[in-house]
Amino acid sequence: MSVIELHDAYIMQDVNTVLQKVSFELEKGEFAYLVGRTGSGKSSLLKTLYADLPLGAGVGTVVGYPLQKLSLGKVPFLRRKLGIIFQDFQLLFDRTVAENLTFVLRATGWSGKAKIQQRISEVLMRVGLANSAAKMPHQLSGGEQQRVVIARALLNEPLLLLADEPTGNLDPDVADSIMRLFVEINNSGTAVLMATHNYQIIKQYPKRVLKCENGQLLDSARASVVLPE
Ligand SMILES: Nc1ncnc2c1ncn2[C@@H]1O[C@H](COP(=O)(O)OP(=O)(O)OP(=O)(O)O)[C@@H](O)[C@H]1O
Repeated sequence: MSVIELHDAYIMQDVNTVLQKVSFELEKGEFAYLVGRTGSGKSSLLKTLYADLPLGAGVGTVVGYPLQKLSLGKVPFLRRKLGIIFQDFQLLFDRTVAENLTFVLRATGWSGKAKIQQRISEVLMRVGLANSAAKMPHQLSGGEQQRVVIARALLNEPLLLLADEPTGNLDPDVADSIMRLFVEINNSGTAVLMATHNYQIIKQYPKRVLKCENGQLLDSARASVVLPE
């Protein structure tokens, strides 16, 4: 089963085509990096996949939802099946870690205090922050905050994680531990598509690479993709 299926898709910013004729599939449980120079279209592609940008042309399905005929009302249902880790989806700094997570659970239909607390303990344990529920985000390091963002993305057991530069702004050691967390999550069956400029990480954890270049998407599963040193 594929969690992403694009066929001759056009990725648009307003009337401008950013990527044309994009065709690829990501299977359940697969991991792929998304690379390319600044402005090459990585974020635009990810935004199209979580229905923040409309599909220009072609066909696309994400976790079973057809993008080309997705009504606005269906968007929250698509997003509930996704974990989104984006630099502009930040934590709420005036609430504790647990309150940040509760906020998302309630917004996605959860009720019952005990159930909510249980789920929060589970995801925090998963990202190695079992003792941080009562902390405020500013009491955590950058790497720990990123772990909370990942915990938040895992709340609804997504089939697919979409991550935009999750190791940006982090020290190499911290970036490495975040990457190991992604690998662990991926090994337990969640597909991951991760946009990154961090070629060190790609070298260390080699996986399929999709590259935005000259308005097209190259795929290491079909042809060799050259990465800068
Ligand atoms: N909100 C927007 N409105 C109009 N054009 C945009 C918008 N965001 C991005 N673009 C344009 O779309 C193209 C692709 O940008 P995009 O952000 O997808 O690239 P990127 O590969 O993610 O870059 P970066 O690595 O810097 O994040 C660029 O030409 C950019 O100028």
